[in-house]
Amino acid sequence: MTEFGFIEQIHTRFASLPDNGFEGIGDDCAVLPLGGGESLVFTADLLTEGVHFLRAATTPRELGGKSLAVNLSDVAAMGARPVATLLSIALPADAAGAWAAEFMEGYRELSETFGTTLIGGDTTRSESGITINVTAIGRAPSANLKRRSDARPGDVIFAAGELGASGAGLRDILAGHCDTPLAAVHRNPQPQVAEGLWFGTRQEVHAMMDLSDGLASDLRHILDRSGVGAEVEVERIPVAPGADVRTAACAGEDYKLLLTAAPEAAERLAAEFAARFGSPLHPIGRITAAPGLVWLRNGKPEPLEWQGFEHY
Ligand SMILES: Nc1ncnc2c1ncn2[C@@H]1O[C@H](COP(=O)(O)OP(=O)(O)OP(=O)(O)O)[C@@H](O)[C@H]1O
Ligand SMILES: Cc1ncc(C[n+]2csc(CCOP(=O)(O)O)c2C)c(N)n1
Ligand SMILES: [Mg+2]
Repeated sequence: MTEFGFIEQIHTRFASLPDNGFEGIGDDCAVLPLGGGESLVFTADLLTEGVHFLRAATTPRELGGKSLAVNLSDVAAMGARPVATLLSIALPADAAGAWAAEFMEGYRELSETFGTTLIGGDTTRSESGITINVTAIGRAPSANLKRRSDARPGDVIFAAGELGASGAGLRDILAGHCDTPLAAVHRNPQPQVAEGLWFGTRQEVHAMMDLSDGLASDLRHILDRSGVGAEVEVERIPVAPGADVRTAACAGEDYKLLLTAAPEAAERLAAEFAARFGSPLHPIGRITAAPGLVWLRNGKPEPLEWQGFEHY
């Protein structure tokens, strides 16, 4: 079974149960309208030793920051402001002392940076490696929420930053070079919280998500949920220095925002983004009515078998 096949099975299994007012499985966050035009959003992300990180290749402080960052990125992807988190952590006995204290310092530092508070969680001993689960809660005016399901044919597709640095950094780490600048990028993702909030206020932004598994699979989630297709110009994918285009499209963990916007407003959106954030918004293609993801090189379709990260 594939990761996404399993999620689909879970979704189907619970479809007949009452939703209790929640918009559930399928987006970066679940949504609970509060009334008064406000909503809460909820997301959970797990990091487990050997799959998400190597203990010898990260400081506990960095891992504390990354555990929080990947969750804040999912809140940002909804156009919401992260407000609080819960942290559940399973630690082997040899990581329960100084390692855990440093981990918490990294988690606290990033919480302070983004104005979130830690409101609970759980702590247990582990017999096999470190596992960390974070639940993040965000808040937004309901009208600002951006979903994966709102892309429309003709929309311009944007990436809100360069891609591939994290994947290139992981390559360094797996080769035993943990002290390169790219390896540091991999261990210290910066969630686009201010950017996500700003996109939330822009009516011309239709669909949004964060890039965790890689453009090649993440964009497909927008396409599937919106019932549309896309053409992506390979030459326009913003490749971070030190990475290559395939890494940029497939390796994942860049935690940059991916969004679609109305074509008539796209140029102005990009100009205002650049003026506000001091970095470009990269147009990489467009949404089509015909289903499927088509990679274009020199304007011609190219049959690339590119895939993002999948757990199974
Ligand atoms: N075990 C699970 N039970 C219920 N829902 C799940 C489970 N695993 C994933 N989901 C839901 O499935 C959807 C897709 O999950 P996915 O993990 O791909 O999203 P994501 O959190 O944006 O990505 P990433 O984990 O790479 O950050 C989300 O709405 C998520 O909440
Ligand atoms: C040791 C080691 N091996 C591989 C990877 C790569 N990796 C793990 S999970 C993931 C996608 C996002 O995670 P998720 O979908 O679980 O949120 C990626 C790209 C890594 N970081 N460390
Ligand atoms: Mg996400």
